[in-house]
Amino acid sequence: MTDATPASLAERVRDGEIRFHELEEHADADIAAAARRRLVSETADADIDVLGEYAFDAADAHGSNVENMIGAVQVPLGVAGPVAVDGGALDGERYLPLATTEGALVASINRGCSVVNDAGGATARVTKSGMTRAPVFRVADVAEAEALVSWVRDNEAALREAAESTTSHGELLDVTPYVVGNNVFLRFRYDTKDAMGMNMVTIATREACDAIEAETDASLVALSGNLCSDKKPAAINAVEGRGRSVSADVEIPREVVEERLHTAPESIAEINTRKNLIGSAKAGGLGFNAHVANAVAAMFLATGQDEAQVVEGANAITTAEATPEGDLYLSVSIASLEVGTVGGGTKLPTQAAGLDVLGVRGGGDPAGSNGDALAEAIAVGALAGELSLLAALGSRHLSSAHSDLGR
Ligand SMILES: CC(C)(COP(=O)([O-])OP(=O)([O-])OC[C@H]1O[C@@H](n2cnc3c(N)ncnc32)[C@H](O)[C@@H]1OP(=O)([O-])[O-])[C@@H](O)C(=O)NCCC(=O)NCCSC(=O)C[C@@](C)(O)CC(=O)[O-]
Ligand SMILES: NC(=O)C1=CN([C@@H]2O[C@H](COP(=O)(O)OP(=O)(O)OC[C@H]3O[C@@H](n4cnc5c(N)ncnc54)[C@H](OP(=O)(O)O)[C@@H]3O)[C@@H](O)[C@H]2O)C=CC1
Repeated sequence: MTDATPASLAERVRDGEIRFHELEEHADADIAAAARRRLVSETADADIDVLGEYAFDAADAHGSNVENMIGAVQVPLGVAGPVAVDGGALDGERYLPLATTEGALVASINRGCSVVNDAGGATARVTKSGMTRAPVFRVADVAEAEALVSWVRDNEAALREAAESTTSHGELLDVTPYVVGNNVFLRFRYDTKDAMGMNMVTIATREACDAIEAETDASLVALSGNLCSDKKPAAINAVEGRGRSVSADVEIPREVVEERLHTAPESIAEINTRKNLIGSAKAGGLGFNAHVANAVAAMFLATGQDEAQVVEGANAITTAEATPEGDLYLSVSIASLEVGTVGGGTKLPTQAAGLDVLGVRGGGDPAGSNGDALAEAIAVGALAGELSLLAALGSRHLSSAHSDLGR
């Protein structure tokens, strides 16, 4: 682009000649990042050169994944498995990629996968799908609120046409109104196929809002009214779902539980009831599970998902029962798992490689099948993690595992 060097660019920023966040207009993205590293390093009075060791072209990330880039953070990547999955979209044996810094986590999920295999594999299904955006409108009073709700019910086809004019993949599934005095929230829900879909549905909903403002007396206050609900703990996602609702289960013979996990089905079932159900209820929690967030976060990082959405991904219920035959039935149901195999961070090379480990990179055939397969893989990882941790609590191995592997 130019013959600018990190040193010369940094100098021009110091002189007030160019702005810190506009360096890419004066040099290629890697040089710009190096110039920023110099400036940050001076202010911090620290050697941060290690942040410049990254495996992608800065130009691929700048503008669509990050601003003010100075480098990259590396997170160790492990794998658990391969684990056998009988899914609606994912079938066969897969290694699960897990990016984490928590020692013992991969070992635990790996143990869970190995025991799931001994039991013949896990079953997984996506049972509901739909990404939401819920704008908030101001109306005069509750009479006008009711009029808006009626208008929306009568004009869903027009809203669909407006919204879908912005995307070739997204489909508007429904619009659910919620009235609070002179506030009307409209929760738009879309099939976003293989995309996680937040950009897609935000753009599409904006178009629908324009149609509503043109045809009614309502005024748009905010395109996101928090009833969506994105990146915040919220019961609506736990109840209604958001992104994919996905479940996985396994039935494990008693002797496998005893030999491989050093505990008994009844013990795991009791711990699940007293800890995951009663303990979480008493705590006022939304997550009735032990550590589903661990598998979700590690697989989100490994596959280029939006890490802030681990909040919703932790809306999961684990159930465990000793069957009449004395075996263990275990399930995990994640209500709101927001995942994609196209868009967002999925295109960065190391994250795309994470998707390749699972065989779900890019658009699926049919569209949406790769997104479903990724959700099923994460649900099976969560199931394996729940199994291993509940067993470690049953055999009283949690603290020794973490002193051996985690410090
Ligand atoms: C650590 C284990 C697995 C040992 O478990 P073990 O049964 O003593 O280990 P083992 O040596 O007999 O090996 C059994 C299997 O574990 C796996 N395994 C064993 N070691 C490794 C290793 N180094 N690397 C990879 N895989 C390993 C491997 O699959 C192996 O089978 P194999 O392949 O040998 O046939 C077990 O004690 C365990 O899983 N503990 C639970 C740890 C755990 O789940 N931690 C999760 C994080 S805790 C947290 O973040 C949340 C929390 C706890 O606060 C939430 C809450 O409130 O509940
Ligand atoms: N805007 C916001 O409010 C928020 C944004 N985000 C960010 O949004 C990003 C994710 O948004 P998202 O819309 O998923 O990604 P992108 O904005 O990257 O868009 C993905 C696009 O890929 C196209 N596409 C190609 N093949 C497929 C396929 N098989 N299935 C579905 N779409 C396909 C679609 O284009 P087309 O629509 O033309 O068909 C789709 O809109 C992340 O970076 C996330 O961090 C997160 C939270 C909020």
